[in-house]
Amino acid sequence: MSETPQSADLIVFGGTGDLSMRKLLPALYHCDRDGRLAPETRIIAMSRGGLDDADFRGKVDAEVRSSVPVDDLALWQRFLNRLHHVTVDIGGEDPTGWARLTAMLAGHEQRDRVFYLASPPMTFGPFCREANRAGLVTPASRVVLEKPLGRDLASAQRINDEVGAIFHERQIFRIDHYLGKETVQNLLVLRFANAFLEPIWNSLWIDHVQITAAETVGTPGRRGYYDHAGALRDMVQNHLLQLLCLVAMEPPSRNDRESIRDEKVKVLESLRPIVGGEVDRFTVRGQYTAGVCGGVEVPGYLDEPDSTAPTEASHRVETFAAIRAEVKNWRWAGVPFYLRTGKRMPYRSSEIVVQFKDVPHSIFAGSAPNRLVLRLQPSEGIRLHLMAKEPGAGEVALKPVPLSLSFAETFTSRVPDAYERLLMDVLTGNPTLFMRRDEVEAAWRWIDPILAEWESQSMLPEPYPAGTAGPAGAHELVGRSGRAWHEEDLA
Ligand SMILES: NC(=O)C1=CN([C@@H]2O[C@H](COP(=O)(O)OP(=O)(O)OC[C@H]3O[C@@H](n4cnc5c(N)ncnc54)[C@H](OP(=O)(O)O)[C@@H]3O)[C@@H](O)[C@H]2O)C=CC1
Ligand SMILES: O=C1O[C@H](COP(=O)(O)O)[C@@H](O)[C@H](O)[C@H]1O
Repeated sequence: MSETPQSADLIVFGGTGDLSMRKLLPALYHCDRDGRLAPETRIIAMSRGGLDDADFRGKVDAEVRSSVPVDDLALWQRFLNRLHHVTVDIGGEDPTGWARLTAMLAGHEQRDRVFYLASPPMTFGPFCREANRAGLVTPASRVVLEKPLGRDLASAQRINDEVGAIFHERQIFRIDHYLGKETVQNLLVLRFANAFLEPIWNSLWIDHVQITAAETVGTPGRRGYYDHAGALRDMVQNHLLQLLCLVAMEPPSRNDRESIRDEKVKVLESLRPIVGGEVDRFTVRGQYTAGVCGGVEVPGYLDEPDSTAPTEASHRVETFAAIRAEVKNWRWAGVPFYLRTGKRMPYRSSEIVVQFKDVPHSIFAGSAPNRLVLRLQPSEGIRLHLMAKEPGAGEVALKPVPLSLSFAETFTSRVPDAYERLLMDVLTGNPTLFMRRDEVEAAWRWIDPILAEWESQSMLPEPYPAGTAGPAGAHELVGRSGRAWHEEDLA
């Protein structure tokens, strides 16, 4: 493992898709602008799109340039010059794309070679087989697998087997970009580098935990992917469960990848299964209808512009999911973990709220329990809501006041995007923030019965107007125990 990447060929399969355009290419540009890509490094996009290098550079210039700071045109041009495009149809008959890629890579076997699979999961196995058949997989090459890995446990195991037949586990980087977010890593520091939290980080002191990933975006142009994914596979199985693991895990004995992964797996295995009739009690699914989001009128999920018309699957897919989860172990017995994610919510905000229990006996009127809020986005930070006395004479009046740490204000260095950090980790061969096979499979094992129950029901997801905080059922899920979602922390 080296710290500064050497020259590399980064082959992005699905290099023209939404993920590449919105996240990977902007992140790579930032890395390049900061001088973190070696001069010879090439970024080779693959898709069925029939583009040549000039077309692809033009597409990136048109679609990515406005989303990144281009203060020096020479640097932007240097970045564009690194880009190439190869047309390949996985499973297709035409071998010319593979032949072109083989020719491009010939003579560059000494470079780091990374295959980044930013494509639907069912293409992962066939891609690895075809790349291997073309003789492109070297012992030093790495493969990055985007989430969600599969559609359920069985398909995840199959994909892991197929990829594992070509690549050794140490060459496989299963990405979950939430693990590259600054606050997520800070959560580990907060928990395990500060003495005061650990004694109260348990069911004696904590009432419940809320984990929310709310987005204002909808799914225009993503029907092909989203109809077959839905919020549970797209966000809960990976991002939200990873956050839950980091909140709930036991202190690892060392800060190394295996110790942390071992503890995360134990949490996933302690999740109380939600099966059969319990699914309706502990989960809620919704789909957005037309509404107003960020002051703009937007269509419902079924009317989003797309190259394909809605199908039966479009009517059934959830764009919102909420779950009341429980970690069945000594530390967390009886503490609900509420998970929630949705598209077209009123705000773009991802947060973990740890709500403590109220004081055992209050001598003041108006006291409220403390809350620790870990904000992942839009701006990253940590807030602790404490009770304080309002200044003034007379009767003591209580007021909740936030003790806030904003990373942007406290630390002057730019906070890198999650993908920047993770791409650099792949290029330097550091797997710490990536998922192990058993982690991914343990997450599916818990998700599968929920999916199975939802899929067996004739009932459609509960509608919610775009721009609102999800369907009524989501509020009932929390409200049944006399609690409420902390919208005030998110807005
Ligand atoms: N979008 C996002 O914000 C995020 C997405 N992801 C994951 O990334 C993956 C891709 O998502 P997204 O970018 O949104 O999807 P898109 O549908 O926008 O892009 C898919 C890409 O894969 C290519 N592709 C698909 N099938 C084939 C094939 N048979 N042969 C060659 N190329 C193919 C497409 O190009 P073409 O159709 O021209 O061949 C396109 O470049 C998914 O697994 C998703 O879960 C993960 C995190 C965030
Ligand atoms: O993995 C995914 O994440 C994005 C949200 O990422 P964020 O960093 O902006 O919170 C989501 O839009 C997409 O549907 C999903 O595939």
